[in-house]
Amino acid sequence: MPEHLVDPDVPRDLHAFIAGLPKAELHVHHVGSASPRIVSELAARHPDSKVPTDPEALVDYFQFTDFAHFIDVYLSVVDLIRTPEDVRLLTYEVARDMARQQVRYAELTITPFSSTRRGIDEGAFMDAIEDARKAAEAEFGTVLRWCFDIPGEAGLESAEETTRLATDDRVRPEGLVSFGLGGPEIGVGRPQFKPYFDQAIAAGLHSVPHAGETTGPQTVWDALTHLRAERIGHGTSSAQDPKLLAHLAEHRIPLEVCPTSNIATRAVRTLDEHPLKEFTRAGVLVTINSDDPPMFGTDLNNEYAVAARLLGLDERGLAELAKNGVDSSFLDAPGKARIRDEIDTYAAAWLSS
Ligand SMILES: O=C(O)c1cccc(C(=O)CC[C@H]2O[C@@H](n3cnc4c(=O)[nH]cnc43)[C@H](O)[C@@H]2O)c1
Ligand SMILES: [Zn+2]
Repeated sequence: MPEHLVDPDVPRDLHAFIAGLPKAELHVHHVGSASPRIVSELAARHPDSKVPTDPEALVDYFQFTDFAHFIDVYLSVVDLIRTPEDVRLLTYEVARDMARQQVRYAELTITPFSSTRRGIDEGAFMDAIEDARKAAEAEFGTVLRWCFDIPGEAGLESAEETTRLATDDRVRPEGLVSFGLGGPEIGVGRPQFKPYFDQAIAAGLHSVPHAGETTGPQTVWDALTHLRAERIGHGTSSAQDPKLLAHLAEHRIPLEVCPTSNIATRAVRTLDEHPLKEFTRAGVLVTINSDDPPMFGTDLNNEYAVAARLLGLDERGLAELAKNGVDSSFLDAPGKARIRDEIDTYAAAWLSS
């Protein structure tokens, strides 16, 4: 584990337990998962880009003044992905990084509109991600599934195009399971996307929009009411509305919590002010995720360590948290049972040693 990710307030032993714990990740972005090595390699290939080629300089480049700045930087990295081979390499390497962290299953959020509008052929794009998905499963044992998200700020044209790519049987990839909505929330109301979510849901996809990351609890209500959200991306501001927390708990709607992301984009001031504990106290089902790990200087293991500290969890608590991720996923029942068993076996062996 990188030394800068060893939280001194979490015992070394617990870090080691987390490192070996089988996990599912439900909220992680494709381009946002590119390792510094891949980003610098792509930046070197495209010298017209403002993205640094030196991995150490990337650490500074990935310091964000606010959410809008984060999206600017994010899109500068999107600009580096220009060919289907870039897409394949990125996807395959992301899966390798996941496998190293014992991620058994991940739903990776991909924004196909951003790639097709930059000139990548849609069929070649789908082939590239599918090829990487199959190779990753065969070689690393990590099962990948896709969430296609609408980049809301890019307008309804992006919603139209994402919906087509997600629902047209001639293009939609086999690994697609869900439909999302990402990017800035301010000025990008959720209700306008209802017709697109209706189509995606009718085509068998699950609804997983971002909501309440950078705006208040009303956005989460809108995602539930208009977009029929089955899970909420972030949902951070839900903590401001006790009725919403009660609703999420009663209807078992999981929150995809990404603590370090919220600090990096300055959506939350400090980790100690993060509402994760309020969610669990209210009985809300929480899952722990990394969002855009290298951009936020984190990884999934570190997010579990952060959660252990904020929630005061021991090994048993962490195993339960990992099972929340599995239970909240769109994996089939035998697949869920298999990873749950693996978690139980791992925790029992650890605790008896
Ligand atoms: O691709 C374009 O040309 C484009 C034009 C206008 C706006 C956009 C976007 O807003 C893209 C946003 C992009 O950000 C991704 N993302 C990654 N992490 C997060 C997050 O924590 N919260 C929200 N969005 C996030 C998202 O998947 C979109 O791809 C694009
Ligand atoms: Zn996200």
